[in-house]
Amino acid sequence: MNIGTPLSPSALRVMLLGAGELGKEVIIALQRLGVEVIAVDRYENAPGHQVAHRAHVISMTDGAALRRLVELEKPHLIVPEIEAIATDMLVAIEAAGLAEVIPTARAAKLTMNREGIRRLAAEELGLPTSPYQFADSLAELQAAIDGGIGYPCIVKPTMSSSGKGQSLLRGPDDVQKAWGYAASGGRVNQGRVIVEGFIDFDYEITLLTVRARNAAGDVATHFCEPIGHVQVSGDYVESWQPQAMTPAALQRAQEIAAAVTGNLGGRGLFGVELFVKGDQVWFSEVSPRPHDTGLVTLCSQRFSEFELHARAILGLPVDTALREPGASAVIYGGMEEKGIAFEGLADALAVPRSDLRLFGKPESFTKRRMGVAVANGDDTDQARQRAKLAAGKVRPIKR
Ligand SMILES: Nc1ncnc2c1ncn2[C@@H]1O[C@H](COP(=O)(O)OP(=O)(O)OP(=O)(O)O)[C@@H](O)[C@H]1O
Ligand SMILES: NCC(=O)N[C@@H]1O[C@H](COP(=O)([O-])[O-])[C@@H](O)[C@H]1O
Ligand SMILES: [Mg+2]
Repeated sequence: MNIGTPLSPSALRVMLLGAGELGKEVIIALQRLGVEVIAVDRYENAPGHQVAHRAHVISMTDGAALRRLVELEKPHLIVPEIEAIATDMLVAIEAAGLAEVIPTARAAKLTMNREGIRRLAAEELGLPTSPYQFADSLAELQAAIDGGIGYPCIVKPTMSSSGKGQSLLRGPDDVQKAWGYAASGGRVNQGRVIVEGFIDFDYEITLLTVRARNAAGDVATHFCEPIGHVQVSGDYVESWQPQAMTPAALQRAQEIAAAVTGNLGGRGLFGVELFVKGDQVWFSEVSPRPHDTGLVTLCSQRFSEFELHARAILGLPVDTALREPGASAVIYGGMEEKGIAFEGLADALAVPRSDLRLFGKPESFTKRRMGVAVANGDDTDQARQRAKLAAGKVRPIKR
């Protein structure tokens, strides 16, 4: 793939659909390689809008609006950054040869909906997952739980991410509330939920997996070191790399990741989410794009997950080597307010081997991720302590 000069007829144009904190870093990586970048999101002044060549605000679930924008901007590559996109239109755009969708339009479509990816992984590929059922009503949900899923279990909207609309159910008293929360919490309200049996794992990982062209021009699969993380209410609050694993568990994790990403195909970086207990590994879900827990790679790898995604989609070689142990800790907004400010940055950055990203989101919500602290250490314990310490020193305030 030739990279020309941005803003000239020779430009290689890439359109990001979604321009949050993850897209912002991908855009910066692409621009460093001389790519012309168009950032699209559902609201004005999204993080990625602020660093792209051009910015657009559209409803990305509106297929007609999406097609109009693609016809206007004529991107060579379309890079989905969130799940909630009119993915049937991406399939049509790819089929019409208007642009190449990363990693493939089919991957974006299957992973937009938990049902698509779960049925592919469990029923087609035969990979181990939690027991699960889908339900379209409170009565169906109750029947699925009584019919075998049991308690504890987890209910999630089929279309949601970052834990939105997700609940842990400990007994029959929790079912009605979980149904109501799922119906209101999905990013695209579809009224369908998945109920999953609870997996009592020892730890969970994200296995960043890259499909990139090798010297012979074929696509090969590369794995990063596993990333361990802690989730609260389905949203990540802390991650670290490398997560120690037994050789058998690591091998199983890589086999599962290779099977899923190999089926989804295309080029790019994927975040494969896995649960681990002893040597046993379960597939949970996969992002066909950089993963929030992978923010740690900004400090732990030679090339971050964002740089790896940029290289892979451009058809360039990748290097997934770990540089040194690292960790990340999330900074939440803590309030409902527009145009907030941050205090304590000097204290945060005085923590040894630490760094910060403040995403620049125009509006804060109590549980909206507004920034992240990363830090290195002699080991992941020290890195985690430093990242948490630095994140805790950053105080969002009303301006
Ligand atoms: N079946 C399960 N058993 C045990 N824990 C689970 C199960 N499903 C989800 N979890 C916990 O909830 C977290 C979030 O679940 P999941 O990844 O499905 O949600 P999500 O909304 O897609 O989140 P994200 O977009 O951040 O990946 C998991 O990382 C895990 O900690
Ligand atoms: N788990 C998926 C994830 O972390 N996605 C990241 O969050 C942004 C949306 O944030 P917002 O909800 O604060 O607008 C997305 O654009 C992406 O960068
Ligand atoms: Mg997840």
